[in-house]
Amino acid sequence: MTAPRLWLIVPAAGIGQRMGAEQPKQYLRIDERFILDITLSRLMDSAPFAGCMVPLHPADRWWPDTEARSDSRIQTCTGGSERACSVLAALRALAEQSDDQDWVLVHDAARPCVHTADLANLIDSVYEHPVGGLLASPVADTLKRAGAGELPEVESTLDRRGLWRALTPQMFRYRLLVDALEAALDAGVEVTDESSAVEFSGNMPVLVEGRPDNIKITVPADLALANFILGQF
Ligand SMILES: Nc1ccn([C@@H]2O[C@H](COP(=O)(O)OP(=O)(O)OP(=O)(O)O)[C@@H](O)[C@H]2O)c(=O)n1
Ligand SMILES: C[C@](O)(CO)[C@H](O)COP(=O)(O)O
Repeated sequence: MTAPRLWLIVPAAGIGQRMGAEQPKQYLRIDERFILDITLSRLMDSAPFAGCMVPLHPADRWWPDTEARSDSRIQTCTGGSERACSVLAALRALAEQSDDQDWVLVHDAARPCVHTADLANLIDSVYEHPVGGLLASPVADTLKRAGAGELPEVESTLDRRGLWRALTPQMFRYRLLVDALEAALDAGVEVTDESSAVEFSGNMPVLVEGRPDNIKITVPADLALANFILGQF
């Protein structure tokens, strides 16, 4: 029996509404490189991936100008209206190339600061696990729940013990992830990460502690922070 292969999916079909830039945030530049290229190059050089699938927005016009387009290990497909739909589209695009027991790592294009050591630790920690897992960071701030009023006023303070922030990559076996995403989306469940779909299917993914500077570039202030973090590598 052949060893399970590793596949990478980097969802890049978002429009970056919260960033409010003229182009989708994965196509903003840091040190003159597309954020998408930074993310892909960091990951593809960090583990023996069998290949990578990048779901793109149907109206994406920047991909032809990326470095990644000339990497034969990287394929593209059309993403969907939500992140989970884009990930499922990428999984389906890999159907003929992958086996049910292959591992799939899903990593946001908008997270270029991921450390290769964290990626290696996730793979090592999860590889023999029956479900899979994700990089995550224990919550370090006190968390408040806002009330329903016009002003965001404090309704309650959450007990942060046992609370983690989900990061990416998130790593699951091909068939388990496809079935979990299809079931969750069919049930109308809000799926904001792969783990929530796997949890909906009744499984408990492993939390693997990752660096909190593996930030997701979401709003304008994140750009300067990502620039600084990448400068530390
Ligand atoms: N329909 C979508 C939505 C998001 N993503 C990708 O999922 C990652 C994380 O999503 P998010 O940070 O929410 O990106 P956007 O959806 O672009 O941001 P916004 O919600 O501000 O529009 C990003 O790399 C984004 O490109 C995707 O592939 N397909
Ligand atoms: C997948 C994720 O990055 C884990 O924290 C997050 O759920 C993505 O959320 P977004 O609203 O699609 O950015």
